[in-house]
Amino acid sequence: MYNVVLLPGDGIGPEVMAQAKKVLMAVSEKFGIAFNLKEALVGGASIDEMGVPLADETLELCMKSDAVLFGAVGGPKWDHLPMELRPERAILGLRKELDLFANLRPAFLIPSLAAKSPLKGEILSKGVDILVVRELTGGLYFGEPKGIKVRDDKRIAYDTLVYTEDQIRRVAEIGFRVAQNRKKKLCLVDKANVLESSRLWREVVSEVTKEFPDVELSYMYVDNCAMQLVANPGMFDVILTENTFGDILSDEAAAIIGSIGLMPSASLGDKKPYLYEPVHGSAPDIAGRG
Ligand SMILES: NC(=O)C1=CN([C@@H]2O[C@H](COP(=O)(O)OP(=O)(O)OC[C@H]3O[C@@H](n4cnc5c(N)ncnc54)[C@H](O)[C@@H]3O)[C@@H](O)[C@H]2O)C=CC1
Ligand SMILES: CC(C)CC(=O)C(=O)O
Ligand SMILES: [Mg+2]
Repeated sequence: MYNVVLLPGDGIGPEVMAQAKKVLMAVSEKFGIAFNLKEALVGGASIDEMGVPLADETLELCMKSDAVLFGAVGGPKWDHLPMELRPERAILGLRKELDLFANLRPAFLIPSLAAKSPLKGEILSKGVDILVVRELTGGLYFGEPKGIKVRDDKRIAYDTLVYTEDQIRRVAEIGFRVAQNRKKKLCLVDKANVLESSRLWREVVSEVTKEFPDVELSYMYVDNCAMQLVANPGMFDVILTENTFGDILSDEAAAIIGSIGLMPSASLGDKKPYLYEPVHGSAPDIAGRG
């Protein structure tokens, strides 16, 4: 018996969760795996009921579970709230508290859905089978200090992009390990021509690569990667990258395969529970339409 916590959240979160639940039940029946499902509020739904995006008891329930299935959080109703109280803090908090540092986002073009891709057939002819391995608990989304303050009567805003070598090494090892089970090609995507943090990524990844001699390592700047993804998506196998770049590039990869609704993700750490979530958000523009 596996304990699974379902966190539907906001917008289309509950709608995609209802379908995911049917899939879980089908898996349960077909493979004889028993799931004990518990549902809890998260994000805006939790703010409305309990005043916070991620209640302590919800986090505790997740920590005691075998896996967490997450829908999506956020929406215009809560956009006016200060950063620490916004619905998005729930997913950031879960990733941090559960130490889910590696987010695996597969973009696979299902041949029968190729017409849904905005790209021409000739660009898709080599197929699209990309795995974005996104670092998930470091970088700009978590770095301190961050804030907005007034200096000389003018507002200034700042975020901090910080990575330790250990943070880079642990996600890089996962990237290489998954590449070993695929086409054995790993591309580190960064901005090492400008950012110090990217220079450290290159240094650490070029150390880690020595433990995985069967995987071919290449480097690409993120601006070029954004272009190559639409010009030649078939060139990529595993893309390893930091948090913000991975967030952006995986939405782009989702468009290539026809819909962001087709792209799942697994958020992994050193120990369970892991968390499984779509790549998309709460899609307020289409919520309530099934
Ligand atoms: N993990 C999470 O909970 C995330 C939450 N968000 C939040 O979601 C809210 C909306 O953000 P957006 O930037 O609009 O991103 P979004 O990912 O919710 O939507 C972007 C576009 O993709 C479409 N889309 C999303 N899911 C779809 C699906 N399953 N099938 C077909 N089309 C789909 C939407 O209709 C929209 O046009 C914001 O409050 C944002 O902060 C955004 C990203 C991740
Ligand atoms: C809502 C954000 C915290 C993150 C995001 O866009 C994502 O993880 O894809
Ligand atoms: Mg995103």
